[in-house]
Amino acid sequence: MKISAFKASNSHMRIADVLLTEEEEEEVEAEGGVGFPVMGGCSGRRGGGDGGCVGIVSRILSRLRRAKAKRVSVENARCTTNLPNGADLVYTAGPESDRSGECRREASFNLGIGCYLLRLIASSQNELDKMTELRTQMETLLRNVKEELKMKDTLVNPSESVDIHAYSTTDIIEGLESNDHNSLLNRTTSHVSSGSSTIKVHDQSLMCDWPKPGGMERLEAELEAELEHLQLHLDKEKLMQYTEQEREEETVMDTAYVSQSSSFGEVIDPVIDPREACPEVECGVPPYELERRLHEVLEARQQEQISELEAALECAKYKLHEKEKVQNPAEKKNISVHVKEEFFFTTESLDMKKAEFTLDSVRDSLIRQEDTIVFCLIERAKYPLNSPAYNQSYVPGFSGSSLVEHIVKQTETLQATAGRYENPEEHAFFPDNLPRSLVPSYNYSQVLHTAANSININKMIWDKYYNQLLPLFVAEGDDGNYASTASSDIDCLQALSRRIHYGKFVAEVKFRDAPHDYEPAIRAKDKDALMKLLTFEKVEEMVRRRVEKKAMVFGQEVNLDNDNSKGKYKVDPSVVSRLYVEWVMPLTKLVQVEYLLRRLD
Ligand SMILES: O=C(O)C(=O)C[C@]1(C(=O)O)C=C[C@@H](O)C=C1
Repeated sequence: MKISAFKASNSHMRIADVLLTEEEEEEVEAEGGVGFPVMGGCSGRRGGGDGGCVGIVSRILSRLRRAKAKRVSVENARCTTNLPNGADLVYTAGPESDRSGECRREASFNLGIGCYLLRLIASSQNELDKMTELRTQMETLLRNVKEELKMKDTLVNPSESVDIHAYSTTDIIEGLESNDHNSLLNRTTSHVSSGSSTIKVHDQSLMCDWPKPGGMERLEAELEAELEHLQLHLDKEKLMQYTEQEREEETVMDTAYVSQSSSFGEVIDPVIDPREACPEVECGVPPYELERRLHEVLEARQQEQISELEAALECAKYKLHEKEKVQNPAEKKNISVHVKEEFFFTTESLDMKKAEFTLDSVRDSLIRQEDTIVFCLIERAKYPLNSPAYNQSYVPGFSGSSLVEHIVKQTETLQATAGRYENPEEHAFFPDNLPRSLVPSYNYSQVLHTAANSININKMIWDKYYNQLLPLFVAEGDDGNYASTASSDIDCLQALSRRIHYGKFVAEVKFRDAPHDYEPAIRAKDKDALMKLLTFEKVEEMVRRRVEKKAMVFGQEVNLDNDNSKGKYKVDPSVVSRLYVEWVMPLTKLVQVEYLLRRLD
């Protein structure tokens, strides 16, 4: 065994410099030197360590001296040396030079063993010093953390968080101060839970006996983890505090919003400085970011409110519409905007279709209705007058009604159940006691003023039709086709009624085009002024000429032989022209005046 094996590379203290005599030193040097690494233990700062280390070295070296003395006195004797491990080394006496060499080797061996032990002791002392130093650092660190936590907890929630953190950190420090390490570990692994402010160290490996191999490193690691948890909790509380702050600010903003704003597009620009909001806490989110997020929240909330109000408005509209239908079941006979027969205005598309609700489009509809009227007259002209159909005593079973009246009433009753009078264009001749529609209702547009429902001049139309118009275009006579005659009469009456009551839509268009022109006359209830405003004589003249021509074209006899049909018409065109000039257009204008008189109600 070579002593040189114990040589340290650097920072070592040579025991020979301290205790060996020159001679002994030379002996040791001759064997290659002796030394051991100094771990800081023997030369440590603590006095106790120095004394113990030096004492051990002295004891070892005294053994070396005793061995040397022995060597001198019994040079040739056989000597036995007890090694520290109890093993006996036996040296056999031989030549002097051999014995001297053996004794040197023995001394060197003992010196080596002593150095080895010294190094172990120094290492142990060094570990102890490290632990002590680490404990001091931990104490300082935890005290700082405790103070910081106390300060933050006071800011955040005095009733909950402070207790939790104070308990935890106090326990840790108390554990450190009392050197009760197991207690410390137990406490640090079972923190108090309270509400949402709960800290838990999940590593149960901390529940170990103290000390263990590598215990200091593990404890250090675990305490670091613990500190991280504490820091995390601190950050979380900061966040919670901030969120609460934000909520409070939002509440303030909402209050301001409700009290100040009646228009939903308005966005209030809050000037909030987060540093002012939480001056004691170092905010992790920059102020501009918080302000931006606050704006986003407010904007989203306002959008939601707008959507809700829009939905509520739609719902209210629908309910209003339904109520109107229930309140006026018998008067639900207003005209729909059947401007062109191809389309109807609906509630949903009214705004979109407004552009089509013009005087031209309404006049187009009137022109198209001329065709229906002319054809109806031609059909009715097939039959003679058939006066028994209009005699109220002709059928006793009809309770005083003529056959025509009876058929018209029965027809309207039947058609009412089919929803005919749900259409505002249709007006019944006997509207009283009509049954309700049995078909699913159609959502007709409500372009007319509600007062339009009260205008129905069918009685006048009936009288003029039977008493003035009919004798003008049908032949005298009786062919017995009373039912067919009555049916043709219904067609004529309904076509004329529709055309005349369409004056409501004509008036509405005219009013919308020039409300300032009509309003004074309406307020003055000046019928003559209104009639003057809505009359277009040139247009009337065109209408007259057109319906006359239509009567000629539609009512002519069509033969393969062109000449035969000349001058022969199924309905006299002049009668049709007269019908329009004397009744249809005047009654249409009458409806317009009646409607305009109610337009501002
Ligand atoms: O076209 C119009 O302006 C209408 O009012 C319709 C009508 C008609 O019944 O045909 C009525 C009055 C006008 O003087 C011209 C025509």
